Amino acid sequence: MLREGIFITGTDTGVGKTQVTAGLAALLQRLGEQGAAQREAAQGEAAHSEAYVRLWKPVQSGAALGLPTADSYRLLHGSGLAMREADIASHTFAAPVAPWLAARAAGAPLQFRDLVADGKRRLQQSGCLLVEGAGGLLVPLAEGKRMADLAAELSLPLLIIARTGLGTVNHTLLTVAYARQAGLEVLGVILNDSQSGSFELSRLPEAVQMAKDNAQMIEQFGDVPVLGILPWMAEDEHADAAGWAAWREQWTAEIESSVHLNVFYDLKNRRQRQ
Ligand SMILES: Nc1ncnc2c1ncn2[C@@H]1O[C@H](COP(=O)(O)OP(=O)(O)OP(=O)(O)O)[C@@H](O)[C@H]1O
Ligand SMILES: C[C@H](N)[C@H](N)CCCCCC(=O)O
Ligand SMILES: [Mg+2]
Repeated sequence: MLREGIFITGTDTGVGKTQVTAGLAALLQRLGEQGAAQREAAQGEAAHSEAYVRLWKPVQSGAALGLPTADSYRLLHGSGLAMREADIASHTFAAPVAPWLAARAAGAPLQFRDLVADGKRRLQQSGCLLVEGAGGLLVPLAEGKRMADLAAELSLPLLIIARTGLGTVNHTLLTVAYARQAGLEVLGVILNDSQSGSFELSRLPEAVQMAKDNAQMIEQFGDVPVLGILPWMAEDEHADAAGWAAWREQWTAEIESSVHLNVFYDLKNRRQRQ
């Protein structure tokens, strides 16, 4: 049984929360469908489609719905989920700055209670809600509230997306330390190469070794699991539906082969693993 929800944060903005979340959503949905099809075949029943995963981007800034560069657009097309883009993002602001500032610039300051109510309503629906924050854990969100406060209020465990290269150990351990001090559960870290610029550079021996060394230090000095290391695999913002489907095929195969997915399942339930 997939967890009820997971809050995806990062060590910074631009580390790959959207790209990794979209790929995870696509993969977890597919695994859910495959599991259901196998169970229904065994029981001689026709397979029925179900939303095993849903996406929520509470606030996106530096974006507009429908723009291929918007997180909501990339989450929708990168995941292939049967959702509407407008249902993925609750608040969209043009200014490419922290949500608190972008919302004020738009004359529409964010109301924390409304964000919490929105999240609780979404968590009532079936499936695992993957919530993408904006930037890192301490990004200003609403008056006196930061992204971490929303995760805490919704009692969601964290998945941390971090860079693979030099500097990521400190950034990741700072994020883990703050999360735990704030009483948040950290499920693990995914190191994601959002910087190499090409698959070849991403797979150079020195880059691969650096990522592995950083993963080892994060695990050893942070007492936190690194669930996987993902290489450079660029999206194409001009892709059509077929292009997105092809990218999704490659990216979910990479995630399935590189990332431990056990933390996404709530084994306490011991219910049928979807
Ligand atoms: N593994 C990767 N391979 C290639 N490009 C990547 C990878 N991960 C991220 N990118 C690219 O890096 C840029 C930043 O990634 P992304 O938008 O997912 O970051 P983010 O953490 O969601 O940022 P924000 O804080 O704005 O939400 C995007 O252009 C994205 O396509
Ligand atoms: C505009 C960007 N893409 C994100 N949506 C917002 C990032 C806010 C970062 C704030 C900060 O940590 O300085
Ligand atoms: Mg994003």
